[in-house]
Amino acid sequence: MILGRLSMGEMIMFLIPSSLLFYFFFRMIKSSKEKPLPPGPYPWPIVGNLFQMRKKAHIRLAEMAQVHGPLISLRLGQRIVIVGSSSAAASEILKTHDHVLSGRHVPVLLRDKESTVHNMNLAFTSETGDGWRKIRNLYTSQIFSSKALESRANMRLEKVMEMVKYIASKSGENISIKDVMLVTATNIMGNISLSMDLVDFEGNGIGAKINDALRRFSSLGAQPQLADLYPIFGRWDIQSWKKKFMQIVEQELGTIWEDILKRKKNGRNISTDKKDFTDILIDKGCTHQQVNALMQELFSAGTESMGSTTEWLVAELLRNQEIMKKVSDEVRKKIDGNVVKESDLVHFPFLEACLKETLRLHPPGPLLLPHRATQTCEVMGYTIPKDSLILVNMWAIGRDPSIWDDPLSFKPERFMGSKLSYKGKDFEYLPFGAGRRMCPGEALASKTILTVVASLILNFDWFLVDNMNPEDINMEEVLDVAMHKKEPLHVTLKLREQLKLKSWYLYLLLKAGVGLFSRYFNYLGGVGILIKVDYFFARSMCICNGLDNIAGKVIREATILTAVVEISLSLFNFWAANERLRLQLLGYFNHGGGVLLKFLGHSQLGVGV
Ligand code: HEM
Repeated sequence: MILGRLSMGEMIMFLIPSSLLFYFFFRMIKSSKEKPLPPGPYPWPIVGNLFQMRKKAHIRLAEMAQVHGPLISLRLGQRIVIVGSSSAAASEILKTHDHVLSGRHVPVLLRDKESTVHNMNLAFTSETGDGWRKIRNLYTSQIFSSKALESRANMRLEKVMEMVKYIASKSGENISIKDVMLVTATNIMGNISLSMDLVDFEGNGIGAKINDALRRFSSLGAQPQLADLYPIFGRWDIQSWKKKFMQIVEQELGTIWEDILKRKKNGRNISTDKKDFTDILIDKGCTHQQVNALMQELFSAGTESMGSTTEWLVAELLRNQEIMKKVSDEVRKKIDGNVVKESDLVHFPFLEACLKETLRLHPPGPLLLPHRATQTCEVMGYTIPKDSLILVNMWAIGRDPSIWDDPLSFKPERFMGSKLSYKGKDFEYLPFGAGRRMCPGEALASKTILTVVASLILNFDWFLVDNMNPEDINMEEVLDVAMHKKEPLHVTLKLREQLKLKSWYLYLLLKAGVGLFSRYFNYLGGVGILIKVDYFFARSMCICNGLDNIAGKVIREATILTAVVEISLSLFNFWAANERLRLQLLGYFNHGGGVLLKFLGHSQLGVGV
């Protein structure tokens, strides 16, 4: 009634304040129900907590967690960042709420209208939807499943033995462990995806260019971008980094992949050769752009992580001589010869414990890769707003004194007999992450690193350069895209004397045996055995000098053949005790090398020791 008597102006004057009142009233009720953001340091206007951060973000965030608790929130510019720093927080993020927190924060550098990386590979696909699942399944079936890994075990062994051969040729000289490992990892990835080696140990080959471009690509990607902190600047490339970045992605790397693919296409018969990963991608109708994006991902995710983990592991073993001795005993007692196969790794539980301990102290991804909340959700009683950036501080969890006894010491024994694995099931130990976004390369990486380190232990004695004291190894770390050693580790690997001597002793022993045998029975059988011994000797020398396995194999086959010839000759000799027949037989059996053998047969030279 009263409203009916009011004029239009009076009605507006009444409605505006009352609707505002209602609005604030309902907001108050709603916000009293809504949980707060996780606690954290006070954010300053505009900049938020930017000035409280430093270069080693994992260390600074661990310090903040000490003050504010295991789940904290920060504001970096306009962006909300949530950090979990305990195993309980990791389990909430990567297991309980994995379905909404497994989005990816895609840095502006990678976002482009014409997608070249973003949403074309696994790591930088923003949501774990169908497109992401398809790529993940393709990766698993073609590269990372047990069957796919098994089918390429020989190729990996060949690459590891090429590394052993190269280091043997540099026996006694200084080498950088990481550089050597990067070559091996690059060629392993090259053979998986393109059926070819891409670089040699002297740094020649297209792989060197790829690694250089990836290094620049990663170091640009690791710089804080204004537009990531203030989305309002997203339209402009104020720092001109995006232009530089796209130049590396499209012009440098893009051209390299295109060239390799063209060369590969011209150089092989796809219908008969075994298909590699790029063949499968092309068969599946992937565009060249997508092939490029996946190649970039495989090489950048696979090479640096394996290189730096191997370097940390070697550095820890050199610093801890007692542990080194235990690992050496484990490996050297078990393996006869110079080759470690992946199937031998089950016999090296202590070496595996050393790798686990290395990844606990020096995880290449100390904060995993940044996740993104695809919806607002509630974690541990706090609100996580949509599009917040989510980090899990693996580095802090790996050093948490409530989980690990004496957490800063390198003690691989803690993993012996423990069920802790890096398979993403134990939230106190997650060097490869967990849940949907867990690293798919875990098995490939662990097998390769363990085979490499076991082979280096088996074939070489390790020394620090310039008689450096092991305690003086600089273990300082740097975090850009991955965490790596600040100072490269240079070591001197000397071919093991024992291996050299062992083959000499065996050679002499066998020759002595042959001498005796031939005196008592007949000289011709002795000649045959002598050849066998010489083959054995040649093979041992191959081993000692790190010559590839194939050379060893050929020599082994030849040895077996000679043994057959030699036994036949001996049998004939018992029967044909006359000199003329013997010489005739010599002619039959040793057609090619007949002259030499006749000479040996007549003169009886070389039969005794
Ligand atoms: C020691 C070696 C390695 C370590 C410690 C490692 C660790 C990690 C970590 C922590 C993540 C992020 C997980 C997350 O965001 O929750 C990741 C993701 C990934 N890694 Fe690895 N990685 C290693 C080797 C490899 C290798 C050899 C490959 C491939 C050849 C690979 C391919 C990937 C890919 C494609 C992703 C993205 C997965 C996704 O977003 O769905 N990694 N890795």
